[in-house]
Amino acid sequence: MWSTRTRGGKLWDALVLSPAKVNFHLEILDTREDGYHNIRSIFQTISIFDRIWIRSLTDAEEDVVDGVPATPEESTVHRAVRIFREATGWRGYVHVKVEKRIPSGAGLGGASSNAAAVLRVLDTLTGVGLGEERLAELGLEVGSDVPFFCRAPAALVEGRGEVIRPVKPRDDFWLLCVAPGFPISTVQAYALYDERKEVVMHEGLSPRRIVKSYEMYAPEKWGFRNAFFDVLVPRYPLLQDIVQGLGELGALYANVSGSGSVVYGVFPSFADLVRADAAMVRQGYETYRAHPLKRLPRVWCA
Ligand SMILES: C[C@](O)(CO)[C@H](O)COP(=O)(O)OP(=O)(O)OC[C@H]1O[C@@H](n2ccc(N)nc2=O)[C@H](O)[C@@H]1O
Ligand SMILES: Nc1ncnc2c1ncn2[C@@H]1O[C@H](COP(=O)(O)OP(=O)(O)OP(=O)(O)O)[C@@H](O)[C@H]1O
Repeated sequence: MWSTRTRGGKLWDALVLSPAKVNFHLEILDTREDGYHNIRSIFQTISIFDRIWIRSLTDAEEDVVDGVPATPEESTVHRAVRIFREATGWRGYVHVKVEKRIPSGAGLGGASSNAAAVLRVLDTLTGVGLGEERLAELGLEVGSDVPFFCRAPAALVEGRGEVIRPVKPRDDFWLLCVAPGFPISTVQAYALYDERKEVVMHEGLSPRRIVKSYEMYAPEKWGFRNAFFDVLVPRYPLLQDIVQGLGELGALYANVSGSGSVVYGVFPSFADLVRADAAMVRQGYETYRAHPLKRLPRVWCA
């Protein structure tokens, strides 16, 4: 029997869904002294999920993690558990099993979402109770997108990724995410941006305008852009083709998510989504249907 109650100091077994995100609008403002970039972007969680089981271990001296496509040093799951232990003095070890559905190198934030999900489970189930703001601070040590996933289903995100202003999630459209068949590394995308930014710089939108557009306007009136798009297209022209294809299939708005490589289209109804999906699949693309989330998934424990 699964419930959402905490287990205090006892042994526990938990399940949490770890959602993907898309970026609606993404400006890169400048390069920071620490080498990262300041960004301004609307992040929205969506209904593509990795599934994560976490079980507390007795008499263990290390964590066991299955299903993460990365080494223990790179894995955001290992790092999140380690950082939680260091920050709280909690002494337990865990067995984590990740069932991946979110594609990698896609700009959908899968690795970051996994870290936030693990932090949320540990905070709830160990009874430590740091709360979402402190968890977001810890999450930033794992990656720039982690604080968002600790805090809100949708937000205006600024700074390196740590300045989170929750916004009203939308629930009046559907999303078709199209994988072009190759991953793009975030490091490489920011490096490409730095090489070519003079050529492709656009005027930005004020935070107020971005939030108002997202919360209140129809997608075809958003006027949003993604700063990565113009620097990625010369190297990956297929991204432009997919955006154009989604537009021809009735998308109200289409763009790359984050630093790519997934391109999404926003559709007004489920019927439009299904039609567009069938057309993209006929062209040989891998696709994912999704809708925006109104709340972060809850932590279930047994
Ligand atoms: C492209 C976005 O996904 C937008 O949502 C994020 O900005 C990337 O966030 P992320 O994948 O969590 O990135 P991190 O794992 O923190 O950093 C990977 C690399 O991306 C670059 N990076 C990342 C975030 C940021 N605000 N500025 C950067 O320059 C840095 O080179 C960094 O070494
Ligand atoms: N928990 C994890 N899940 C998936 N990949 C992970 C994980 N931890 C570390 N990685 C490594 O990090 C890389 C990037 O992760 P992922 O593909 O989820 O991010 P992304 O698609 O670039 O998203 P974004 O740029 O929006 O954060 C992966 O290719 C993989 O090598």
